[in-house]
Amino acid sequence: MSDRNETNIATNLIDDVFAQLKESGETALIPFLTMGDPDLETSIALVQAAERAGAHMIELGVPYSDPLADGPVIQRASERALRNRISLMDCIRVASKARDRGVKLPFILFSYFNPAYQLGLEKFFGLLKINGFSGAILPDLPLEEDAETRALAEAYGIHLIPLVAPTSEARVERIAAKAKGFVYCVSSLGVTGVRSTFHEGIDSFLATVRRAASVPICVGFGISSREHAERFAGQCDGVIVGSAIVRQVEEALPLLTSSSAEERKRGLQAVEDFISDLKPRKATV
Ligand SMILES: O=P(O)(O)OC[C@@H](O)[C@@H](O)c1c[nH]c2ccccc12
Repeated sequence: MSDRNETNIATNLIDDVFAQLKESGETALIPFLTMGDPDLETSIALVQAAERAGAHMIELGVPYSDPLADGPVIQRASERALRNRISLMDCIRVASKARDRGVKLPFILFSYFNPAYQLGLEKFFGLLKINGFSGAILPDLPLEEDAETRALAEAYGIHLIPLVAPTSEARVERIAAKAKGFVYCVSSLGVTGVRSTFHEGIDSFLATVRRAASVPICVGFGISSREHAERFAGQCDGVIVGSAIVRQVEEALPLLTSSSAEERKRGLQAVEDFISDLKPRKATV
């Protein structure tokens, strides 16, 4: 693959956006969407809607048959997408198609490890680079594959974003110290899904990650409202919202799949308005 970024002098859009947000004192809003739910064309339109809503980056989720870390909302979205036979390549191409439509957001590919491993990790990161991605999240990346995978990602200018959870205190320093892009702090134990409360030790956990990391830290899992986003804004550099947005897509499906262009537009607007209402008003510290 000729796109290996040997010199690595090119900046990474994720770093650029966090630098801008530090200047403006804003917290990053990072939506997650399941690609191909309900179809690829709608996914591209939803990426455009997320940018209009004020998202700062976006996680493009690859639907997977065995989404062990996902709650029912994202599981259903994956099932809908897989019924359309959405492939990893289809998801990767959403980024380049969205770029062709003028979307400027940094793209982060979210995939379980197996699809990337089956494709071949070097080919995977090379394709991410060619298609305009800045980062990748592989939540179940086996530790023994971690070093090689991280080296490959960086060779193609892709930040492989690590996850840390409140249970991984001992590993937090080691993971955070070598992190690129940002550290994904999981707010609660268990699977993805809207929550009303977060892990009781979340505040001290975030303080630990903040001390150990030399890159921004972002919080995900369970965030579903502006109040949630603002609760974390003072302790982190960004919030990730998945299930709450994917649920809005699910509720808008009758409109998003309508034969009427006007109804499809209303469906996209409903999701855009929901994302816009998530934006925290408070600044980061
Ligand atoms: O859905 P939530 O609770 O808002 O959490 C974000 C999450 O959707 C997204 O980052 C994600 C989707 N699937 C995952 C699996 C593991 C870790 C993270 C994820």
